[in-house]
Amino acid sequence: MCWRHCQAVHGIRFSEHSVTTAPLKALNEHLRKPKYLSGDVASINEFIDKFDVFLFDCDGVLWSGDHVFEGVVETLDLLRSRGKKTVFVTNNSTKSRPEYKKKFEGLGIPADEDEIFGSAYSSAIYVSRILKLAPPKNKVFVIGETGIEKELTTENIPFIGGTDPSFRRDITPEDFKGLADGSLLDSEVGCVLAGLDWHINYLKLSHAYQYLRRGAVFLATNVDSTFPMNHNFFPGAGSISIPLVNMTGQEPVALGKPSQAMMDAIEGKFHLDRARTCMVGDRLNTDIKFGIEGRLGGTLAVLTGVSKKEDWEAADAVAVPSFYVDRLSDLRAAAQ
Ligand SMILES: O=C(O)[C@H](O)[C@H](O)COP(=O)(O)O
Ligand SMILES: [Mg+2]
Repeated sequence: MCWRHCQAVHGIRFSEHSVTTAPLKALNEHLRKPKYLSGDVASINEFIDKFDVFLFDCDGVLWSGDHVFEGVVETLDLLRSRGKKTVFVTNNSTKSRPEYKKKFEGLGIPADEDEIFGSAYSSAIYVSRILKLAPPKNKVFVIGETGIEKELTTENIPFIGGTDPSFRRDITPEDFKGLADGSLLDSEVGCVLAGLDWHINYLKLSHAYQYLRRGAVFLATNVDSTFPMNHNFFPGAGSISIPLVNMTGQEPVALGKPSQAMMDAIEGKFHLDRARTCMVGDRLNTDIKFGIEGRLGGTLAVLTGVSKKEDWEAADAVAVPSFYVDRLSDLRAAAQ
């Protein structure tokens, strides 16, 4: 099965041949001076009119943990009332789409499950439709939470590890022995998929490492170094999987933003016109880079999360947004 089949049959397009070849620096060049929109009603209206689809990052844009930023719901209402399509594109793999739907509901943010596209989902469809693990090595060893497990189950992909409580303990001499001679390993594991894991420990890393040493494919839902939560920062998914990179010298294939495989899948699912699409995010090396490399019509940075203005003003900025606001709800000024 190839990605053309995925596009034709499932409306989902995956491609190794990511869209952009032009070096990001060249793509950034003409964007050195992002347009500041906060308080500028005319520019905000012009900005909104420029796009039909808004891809919204979640952590750091809509909320910080379970705290919804002021005015987010009204801003989404405003955009939807102007016929704009909203899609929620998160690298946070701890929840599946139905679990995210519940979170949105719980926080009073109207959203359809169909509008949610997370890195756990992106990873599961990559494993099932591109990687296509064949028996006897068709199992995934998961480092992560229920989000990954549920999306793998949706794609009928068997897995071990993850939230299995038998991994939530200290390693023992028997573990060292069983992992070293392989007697404790599951011979059907053909892939290690790592995401944000609140219960990471030495035992889990040791299992994952032994599978990678035996040739398992190394995937990551995302490699964000930090996780914005409660207006502070904590270890991100990338900081969970980095010990495996350190031990193997191998970088995982990351399937969340800025991966263009994810962009292609989103384009295929929502049939969006890239030139009329804007990526809204708080992080330069995931959200903004994702939008720029995806050759979207624009990118909007919000200053309520990870990246600061100084980050894109730096000469070696990884990505420069085309627009920015202090907070997402500044777009509401358009309604005045
Ligand atoms: O560590 C992580 O996984 C990320 O910090 C987090 O998930 C980012 O989520 P996003 O901002 O893409 O919604
Ligand atoms: Mg974010």
